[in-house]
Amino acid sequence: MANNLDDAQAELDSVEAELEMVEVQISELLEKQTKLNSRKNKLLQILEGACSSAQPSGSSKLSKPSFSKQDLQHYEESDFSWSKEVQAKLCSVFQLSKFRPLQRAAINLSMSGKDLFLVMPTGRGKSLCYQLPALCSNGFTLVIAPLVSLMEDQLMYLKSVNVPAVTLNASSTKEDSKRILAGMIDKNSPFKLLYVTPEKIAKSKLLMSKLEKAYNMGLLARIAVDEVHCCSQWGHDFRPDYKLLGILKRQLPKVPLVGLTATATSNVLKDCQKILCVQEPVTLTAPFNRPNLYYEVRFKDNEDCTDQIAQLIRERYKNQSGIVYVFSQKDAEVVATDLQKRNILAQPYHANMEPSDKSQVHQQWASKKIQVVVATVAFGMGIDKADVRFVIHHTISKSIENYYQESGRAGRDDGSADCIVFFGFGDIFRISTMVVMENTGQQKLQNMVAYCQNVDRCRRAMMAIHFDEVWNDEECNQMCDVCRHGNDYITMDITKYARDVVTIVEAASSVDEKLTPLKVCDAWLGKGPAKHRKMIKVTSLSRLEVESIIIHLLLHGYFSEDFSFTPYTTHFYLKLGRKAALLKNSNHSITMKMRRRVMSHTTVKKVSESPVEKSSAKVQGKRPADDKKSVAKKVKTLP
Ligand SMILES: Nc1ncnc2c1ncn2[C@H]1C[C@H](O)[C@@H](COP(=O)(O)OP(=O)(O)OP(=O)(O)O)O1
Repeated sequence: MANNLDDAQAELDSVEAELEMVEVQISELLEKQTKLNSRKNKLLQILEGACSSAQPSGSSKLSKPSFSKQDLQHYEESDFSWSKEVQAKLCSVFQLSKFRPLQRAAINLSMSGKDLFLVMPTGRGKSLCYQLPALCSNGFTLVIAPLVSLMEDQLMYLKSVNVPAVTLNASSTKEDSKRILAGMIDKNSPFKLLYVTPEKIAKSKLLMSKLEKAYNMGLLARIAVDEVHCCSQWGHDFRPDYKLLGILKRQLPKVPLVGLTATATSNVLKDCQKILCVQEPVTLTAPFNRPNLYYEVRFKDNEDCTDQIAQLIRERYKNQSGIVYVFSQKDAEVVATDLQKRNILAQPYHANMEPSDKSQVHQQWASKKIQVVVATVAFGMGIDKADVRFVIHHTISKSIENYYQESGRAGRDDGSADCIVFFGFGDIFRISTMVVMENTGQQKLQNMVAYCQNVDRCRRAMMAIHFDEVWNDEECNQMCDVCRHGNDYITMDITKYARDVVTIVEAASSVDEKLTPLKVCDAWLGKGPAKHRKMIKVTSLSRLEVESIIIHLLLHGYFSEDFSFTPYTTHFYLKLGRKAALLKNSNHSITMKMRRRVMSHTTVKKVSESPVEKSSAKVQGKRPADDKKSVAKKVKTLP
């Protein structure tokens, strides 16, 4: 009887464990189903309203676009009543011979009084889409821009082409403010563009009342909201004052509004539409692809990659301008000094510098007195240097949106340029703790990490999926490392390794100890405190292999983040993720694709080989069995 009960209890435990696994799998599949359905709807929507060069949509009706391919063609024409003037001013004022894709349609839509969201890659010429209509309309155009420095750059440029433009911001003098406020309701319109910060709209009642007066007099031609994604908390640069801009459409309902951004997913745009109280905007999305940019990811094989960066700058980019993006102000100083020591003309740039120092660095770089700016994200909006030949990320960006925008500062002149990101294990967790309070910070960072960890998908395809675009890998034209070095990866069975490393975290947690990812690595590699070595199997994998496997397990839910907050800092520890329990099932297996360069002395079991691997294994005389042997031989078990 006792035996029967024991058996029943054992079976119950096992059934319960299996049920738990089934639940994890169901929730995974449901999550996947939601993602696939959303992608399917997006693809159907694109196919319905598709046209080759652009994807216009009436963003309020997702399933049936109210703005069709024919509508777009109509707005691409040049027989509107304003077309001659627009064309003449394009040449005479802006000194440009022809429009870039979607500029003409955007201008015609705006001149027709439509509300418009314009999503166009960084550096493709969004500003022209409101500056040219401003010149061809009565009255003035109100431009909301997030940074004073950005407005000043625009004003400097507009002054150089003799377009009267002014700005009202916190540092405007009383006299200037008075003159500008009077100018707004002057029928002779002394200026065609008025740049203000969103704070000014939120805080200055006087400005709002003058805007209403100008509106009633028919002198407010249109409103342009630059970097419109800043409205949305889901966007990558949320600014609280942008959230209050709905007042403009509420008080001035008939003024056409144009919202401009380089990067916004359809959800972010929907959010912006709601916040700005825009009823039925037309959304024009220029293809996100920048064919002249080469995208590459390199592994940091130790935490410092400055030597590699210096070598690239001295050799491949000799005498060419570029940007090196870093994580922090301190990194900007340190990396700039390190590059200087290697005879490279580099200067740091970050938010904590005096404005005059910042503008000096910018000027020196623009005039080629220095070759490289080593910058934090503070060096960004408003940077309009055409011949940037490289953008190197010393540390990964915190999201794909950020990466796209930062790397997009390369090659604005349409000449070829490189965008290289150095992918380091420790950096992931530094950034993770930085974005811990951001709404979707972890998810966005994971997307960026997945972009870097990816070895088999065209990098442009990954960006396209992220930005809800349809992409044909062949269009990459070998302008990313994956397409250029195709199939440079091996599919590995890492189940055994996953079990080993999960056991380390489990064992630590059973004695109430939390481990940082670095400590997990060290413990697994047999480094660090002796007590760790006692409770685990030390691996003979290389550090890069160990790091790649831990990242893979984190991205796929076998590990998850465990943050711990102190008054001064946030710590990142690894804990078991929702899928860790699956590893208890002997039938469960995990495979992972790894770059051959990471697998320098492969010890992990291969599941399949890419064509490149097959041929190179032959050349090197390697046999698959060698790997199995080495696995068996190299995994040590400590007493
Ligand atoms: N039709 C055109 N032909 C040639 N050059 C153009 C054209 N339109 C704009 N440009 C140039 C002017 C600028 O030097 C450069 C970038 O324009 P700009 O309006 O600053 O880009 P943007 O606003 O899309 O970039 P960002 O997202 O960085 O703000 O392109």
